[in-house]
This record gives sequence, structure tokens and C-alpha cells, in this order.
Amino acid sequence: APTVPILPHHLLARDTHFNSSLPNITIFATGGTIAGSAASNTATTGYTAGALGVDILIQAVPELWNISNVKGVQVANVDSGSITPEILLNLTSMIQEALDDPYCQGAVVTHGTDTLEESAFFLDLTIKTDKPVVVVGAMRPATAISADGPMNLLEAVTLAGSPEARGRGTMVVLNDRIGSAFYMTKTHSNALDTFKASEQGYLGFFLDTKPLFYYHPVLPIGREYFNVSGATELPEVDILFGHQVLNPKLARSAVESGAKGLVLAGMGAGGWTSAGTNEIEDLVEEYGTQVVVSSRTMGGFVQTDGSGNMYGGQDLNPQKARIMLQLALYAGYSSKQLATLFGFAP
Ligand SMILES: NC(=O)C[C@H](N)C(=O)O
Repeated sequence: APTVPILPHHLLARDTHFNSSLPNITIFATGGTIAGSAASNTATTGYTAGALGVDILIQAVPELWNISNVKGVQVANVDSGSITPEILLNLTSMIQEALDDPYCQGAVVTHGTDTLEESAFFLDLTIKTDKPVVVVGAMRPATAISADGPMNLLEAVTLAGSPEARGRGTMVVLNDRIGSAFYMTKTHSNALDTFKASEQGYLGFFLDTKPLFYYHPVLPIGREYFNVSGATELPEVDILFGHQVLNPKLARSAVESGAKGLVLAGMGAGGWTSAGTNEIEDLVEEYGTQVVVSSRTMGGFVQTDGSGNMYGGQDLNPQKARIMLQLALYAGYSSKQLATLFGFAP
């Protein structure tokens, strides 16, 4: 199994900056564009994501010291397409440990935006705390004119240290908006206003870097806690994308190469082709594969209809349904428990 490099946990000038009246926030850095470096200040594509270390990200925003005592931990430094279950499991256990310390008020994770919603959802389901966990990224590399990373980081740290941010689960911050990690998704490949939850909306926004919430603290229906302490790997769950004349054998190939679960990014309200459905039913019979049916439409609802080993992904998009199924399989959920888990209709 691949090993995850964990760079030394280091304090940044904490002695010189420490102010006992400010919250103590730990920033866990994983890479992405927020730590990206390009050859020119006009380049917003074709750069190296995860090039700069957490100390450089912190040094770039000295205002952080006015609102918090920050500590940086380099967990990884990769493009978010390279985040692995090993990194996620490590991240969960490091954040849990940090937040279990009564002197730590909140945690921030810097992350690439491409798979940020997957990691944020994973953290939301695997960390037990009332304290704020804030996942933040950027769309422009740190070297760009009007890089969005520094402001996003300042807002994320401010949020993590705010008492009114407690009890809201893991949150995502970008473009002056606060959203629930349970629902936020990347909706545009290039624009700054990419993270949205079109049906569920934002929790709040930032004014002069201060968080302003629309609602009192509330948690999403269907949010479940999975204890992954001590886990070193997670069961494989693959996503298949629905379209006209899809190749029904892709499902078999996924299962025979190790997938214990499948998520179907179905057409409309979870539709699949009839040849594809026959193949999936055979796999359920032969291998006991657990299948969650989601939708490629990026909105709406797929219900659980009670047919064995097949569950509706509710309003989770395929990439979030995949994380939920992976955690439930790790926890050894029975078919009945899975039907309850994927039956959280609001
Ligand atoms: N804006 C970004 O962070 C994209 C980058 N490719 C990443 O996900 O790491």
C-alpha cells in the first residue's frame, strides 16, 4: 500500500505572535491551486498545483495573526486529483486529535478544488466535534494577479475561530461564501464562483472577512457519523456514468477488479439501460455487490425502491454517494442498514 508522507508538524513563529485572547486554529495543508505556482502572473491554467508549503501560505497573509494563533501542518502537497483514502484517513485522525485538545478552537484544511467536495464530505462524516472544520481552496494560483487564495484563507481561519460557526458540521469556503460540506459541489471548471449547493443554498457569507450566517446552527438530514479511527484503507467503490448505449460490461469489469460497491450516475431520476440493468442484477446475485443509484443531472432525488442491494442516493451527487457507500461498507453495514442510510428523504 502507498505510504503517505507526513512532513514534520511545525509551529510558525508562534512564540513571537502568540496572543492568548485569540483562538488557536490549525491549518492542515494538502496542496491544490491555493498552493499553486505558475510561470506567469496571468496564468490561471497549466500551473503546478501543490507547489508551495503551508508556511508560505501563512506568511502571505500576515493578517491571520490579528485574528488567531495559527499553526500549519503539511499533510500532503498534491493536486486534489491525487488525494487518496490514506491521506483522508490521516487527515481525519489529525483533525480529530487537534480538535479534541481543549485549547484548539477550530481546524482549516487547504485543498485543491477539483475533489474538495469529496474530502470535505468525508471529513463531515468522520470527525466527531462541534468545533468548526473549514475546507478552503482557490481557483487562481498563488502567483496570479488577484489570486483568491489569501482572502479565502483569511476568511476560512476567521470562520474556524468564530463561536457562531460551531455545530454546523464541516463547511466549505470560497468566493466569500460559506456552504455545508454535505451539499457544496464544484459547478464550474474555471470561475471563482464555482462552489454551490443549488437546491440547499449557502449557510452564509463574509462581510469585511467576518462570517454572517443566514440560519442558526443546523445539520443536514442524513448526515451520519462513521468512526474510522485505526482504519488504514477503505473498500473500493467505483462510479459508472450513464448514457445512451452504455457498455454494460464496465460494471462487471469494476466488480471483478475489486469494487465492493458501485455508484451509478444514472440518467434523470437514476435511469439505466435495460442491458446495463440486467448486468448489474447479475453482479448483485453473483458477488453481493452493493449499488447506489444517483443521478448525472447534478440535482434532484433518487429514491430507494426496496429492491435488494440497490439504494437511491437521495439528493447526494454521485461523488458524495460514493464516499457515503464506501464508509458504510467499511463500517460493515448490512443491506437493511444501507437501505435505512440511503432512505433519508427530507
Ligand atoms: N483549483 C484547483 O485547486 C484545481 C486543482 N487542479 C486541484 O484540484 O488541485
